[in-house]
Amino acid sequence: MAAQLPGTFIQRMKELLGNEYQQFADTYKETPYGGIRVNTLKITVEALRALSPLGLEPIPWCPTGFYTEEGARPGKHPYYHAGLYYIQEPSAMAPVELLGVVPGDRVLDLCAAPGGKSTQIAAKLQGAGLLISNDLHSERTKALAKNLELYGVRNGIVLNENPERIAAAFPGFFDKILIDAPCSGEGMFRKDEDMVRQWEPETPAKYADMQREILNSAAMALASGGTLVYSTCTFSPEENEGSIATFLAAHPHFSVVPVGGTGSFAPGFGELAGTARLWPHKVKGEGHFMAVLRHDGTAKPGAEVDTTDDVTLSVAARPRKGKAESGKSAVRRAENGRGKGGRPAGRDGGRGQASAEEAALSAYRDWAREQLSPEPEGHPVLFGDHLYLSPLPQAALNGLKAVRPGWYLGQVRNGRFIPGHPLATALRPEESSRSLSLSSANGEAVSYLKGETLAIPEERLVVKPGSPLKGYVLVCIDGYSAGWGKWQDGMLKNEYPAGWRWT
Ligand SMILES: C[S@@+](CC[C@H](N)C(=O)[O-])C[C@H]1O[C@@H](n2cnc3c(N)ncnc32)[C@H](O)[C@@H]1O
Repeated sequence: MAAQLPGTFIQRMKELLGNEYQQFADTYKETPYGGIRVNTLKITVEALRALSPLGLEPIPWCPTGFYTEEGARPGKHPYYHAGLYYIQEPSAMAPVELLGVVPGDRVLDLCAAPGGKSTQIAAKLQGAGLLISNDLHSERTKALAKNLELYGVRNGIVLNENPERIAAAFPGFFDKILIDAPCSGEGMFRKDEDMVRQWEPETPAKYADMQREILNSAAMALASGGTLVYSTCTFSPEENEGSIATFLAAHPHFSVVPVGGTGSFAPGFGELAGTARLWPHKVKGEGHFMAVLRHDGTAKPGAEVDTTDDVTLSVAARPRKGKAESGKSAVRRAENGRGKGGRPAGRDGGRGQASAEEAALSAYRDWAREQLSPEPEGHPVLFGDHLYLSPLPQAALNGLKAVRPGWYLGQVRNGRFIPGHPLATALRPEESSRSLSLSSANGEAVSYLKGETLAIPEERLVVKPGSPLKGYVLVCIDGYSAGWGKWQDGMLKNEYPAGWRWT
């Protein structure tokens, strides 16, 4: 490590660690560990291990996580572009394992960008339930949205909000909440020297104030009996045990579920020994802190959030009378959101707008009827001419700023539906009328990822009985979806988006 550790930091760590300090200090001479986490939304751990050219050693605290060998470049493999794994620092895989997410849960990831832990939560949900991923900084939500799209998440919503506003819109709503808090980042000094340069003696106190506010909002949004995991990547007790002690004093219905002192997790300091620490001189990973907090199940104040809506989009059935009506009302509600491209109703009181939007939904349904089976289900949300399928009725978002109100399906232009890239990445080949598998071994997958047109004889297409050969093809890499192509007369026109290409 080239950057000099700050003197005050060294002094504080000596006081904290006593005779363990030298062992801790020696870790700064070592190379940080790298890891990948298998995206079980798309592939099983066993299947990835069988396919992967990377030497993979299991990470003890995460059953889907593996250390990568020094010098490995997991981002430079077609499987990365097919969303088969997420590249993640090994210790950063621990907090979600402690959250205990099961399919069907309503989960809030309050400080989510760029999405490492959100993609891990989504894999645990397996498409059932709801994931709201939020980050306060709008620039950072772009990477968050892109990662959720790359990993094929269907039931996610991305917000760019202040946690207080989310708590006000969703009081007592979530079964599980993760706060991967903004922090002084001391645990990342070995990996990210910028963190060293930004650190000042006052930095921990500044973050501690922020963390306490975020914890208070999370307490409001959590359901009675729910679980909250708080994590940081710093060593400072002020931001760790200190933030938790302040929280517990103000929230008597919460207690710590003890995890410190089990397996790889060292105990937290003082009375909060049940919280957990990962120390770089004790495990193969960077420094982390985690606290699992559970609400005792007593009644909590909080208004009901209406998550019921008669409007769900089913693409297989032709829209019945009445079904189309409710589609219109969903669209009107969507207009109350503050999403990109939302247009106000015109002088006709919104009737023209509503019928334009009904036409857009109908264009999607026509396309989907030919292209997709089984039908994806959810609440349709139209922002301008962009169509999403949301796990929540749009009204439930209560005007919160949605970067992605759901799974992006595509755009309707001049009455024609154009499928979006995130629709493809979340599909399995058997859900598409036409699919094609390219090999990662012979260069054709990379040619596709570079945006090249490919010569593909018709025998290579997998076409469902009754579907024409010509049209959109779900392009897969060794059987795992990566994007769209359009096939005609032996040529595959490349639809892989420019901003995602292999460089
Ligand atoms: C440690 S990072 C999160 C990393 C992320 N959980 C992951 O696994 O990829 C903390 C995040 O908190 C965000 N943040 C900072 N202040 C916040 C606040 N008051 N509310 C919500 N997010 C905040 C930052 O923009 C940053 O992206």
